[in-house]
Amino acid sequence: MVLAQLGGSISRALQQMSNATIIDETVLNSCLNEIVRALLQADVNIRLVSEMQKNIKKIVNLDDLAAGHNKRKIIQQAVFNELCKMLDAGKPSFTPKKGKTSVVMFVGLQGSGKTTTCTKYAYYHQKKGWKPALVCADTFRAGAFDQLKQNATKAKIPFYGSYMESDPVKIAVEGLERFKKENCDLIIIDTSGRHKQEAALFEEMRQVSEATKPDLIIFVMDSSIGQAAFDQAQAFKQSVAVGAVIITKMDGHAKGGGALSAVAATKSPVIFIGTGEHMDEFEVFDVKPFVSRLLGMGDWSGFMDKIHEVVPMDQQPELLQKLTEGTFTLRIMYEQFQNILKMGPIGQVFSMLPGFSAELMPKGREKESQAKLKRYMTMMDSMTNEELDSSNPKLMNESRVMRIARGSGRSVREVMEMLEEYKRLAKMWSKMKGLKIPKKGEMSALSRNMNAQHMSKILPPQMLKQIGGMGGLQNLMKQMGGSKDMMGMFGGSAAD
Ligand SMILES: Nc1nc2c(ncn2[C@@H]2O[C@H](COP(=O)(O)OP(=O)(O)OP(=O)(O)O)[C@@H](O)[C@H]2O)c(=O)[nH]1
Repeated sequence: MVLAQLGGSISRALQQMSNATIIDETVLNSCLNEIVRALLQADVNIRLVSEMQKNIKKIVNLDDLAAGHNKRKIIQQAVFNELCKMLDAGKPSFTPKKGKTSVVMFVGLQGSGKTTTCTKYAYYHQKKGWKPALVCADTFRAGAFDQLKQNATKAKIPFYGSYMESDPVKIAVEGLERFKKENCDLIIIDTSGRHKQEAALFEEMRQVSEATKPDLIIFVMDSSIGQAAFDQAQAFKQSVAVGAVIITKMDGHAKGGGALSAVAATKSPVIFIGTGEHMDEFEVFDVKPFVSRLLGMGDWSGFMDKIHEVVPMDQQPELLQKLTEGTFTLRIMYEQFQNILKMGPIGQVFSMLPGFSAELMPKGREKESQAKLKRYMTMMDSMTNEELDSSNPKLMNESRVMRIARGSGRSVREVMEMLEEYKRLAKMWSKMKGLKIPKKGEMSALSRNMNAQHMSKILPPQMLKQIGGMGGLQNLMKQMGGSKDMMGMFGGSAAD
């Protein structure tokens, strides 16, 4: 996504400014102009950008900069705070409660991804133990019901709709009554879209909303909408009580900044973003970790949460213990690959590490990396238990390598390559020996235990170079380590 480049451009502007020997008004202005240009290029609303520029100038004190304080950090923090402010609606949206019936209505223009998002939203909650249900009140687009039905069937979510009935209000009310009787706790109503904002669309939305009295109305917006986003979002908000926003297609080439400006227009928070066409390409949106990732500052809690999310609870202590003991077997590597593949796009996971904006892991390369992991796993499928559980590299003699190559339909060279990768990872983990990996909710422990030495050993050399070598890494770690937790750093005093 183009939004990722925004972080890169801002970081470059900050770097240029920090390189200047004397920071005066001219240097500061030129840095801010660069940042403004980057934000406008990402399609962030013009009014918001100029407001942000004014605010940063008010906050950043030239005397502080001249006194030799960490200039980069002061301005970075001001930019961070302002971006967060822009994306923060000030109050959380209504949050449905499991076990208690909630009605959520989806609105948006045609093609925004509304129908797909309704199912993603239902599926997300279903995985967490909810009983969701989908109602198709889109009678405007032929095929809308079929699409919802298909998606819902795939995800095993109950649905309601009609090929014959043309009154969306009637369908919405019928669906609602039925699923209330069936004790569904999250009833999701998909409404019609139109190609553009039209009086008929808004009238229909109002009627469905009046008849079903939803607890929450979610406005779905395509991230490629650009500068028009602000006005579009405002028009929807004026017609119905929009309470939250979901931005779709954040995986594409869209600039994204425009859609993010919708928060200011609707005064409602973005709660999820869509990152692909598949059901699980859907992420909870949190302002601070998002901005942090955008600016390449990393998101430790997100990273660790991902680990806690994908590694089954009962396997976590055992796996983490094995990893930190330094006994890294091929079986552990296999399990790790499985976890990485479950984590979703590798770039997404990497972007949660400090210093890695999504820009560093281009989309094309992610697919390549995933295919490689799958290839390695096929080869490991042809290994015996003894081979998988051994940490003795000498065990893998020529005849064993040839047998594995034959069994997996791969070349000897490829098996050797996989074993090399294993050795590299085993070496890396042996250096991590003794690292205390925190339990869920103990992120600060990781910051304390993980030092730059540890980090530098697990990073691919090329990436370490991109962060600015050991020095750059130490700076990043210092920023993290000196604070109560990762996010505390941004809330604290700028001059510390
Ligand atoms: N890449 C990508 N594609 C998406 C995402 N969300 C939806 N889409 C695609 O966008 C297209 C339009 O999505 P729909 O769900 O049909 O759109 P809609 O807003 O419901 O359209 P109407 O029902 O006509 O109002 C489909 O091809 C979806 O697969 C996303 O997050 N990423």
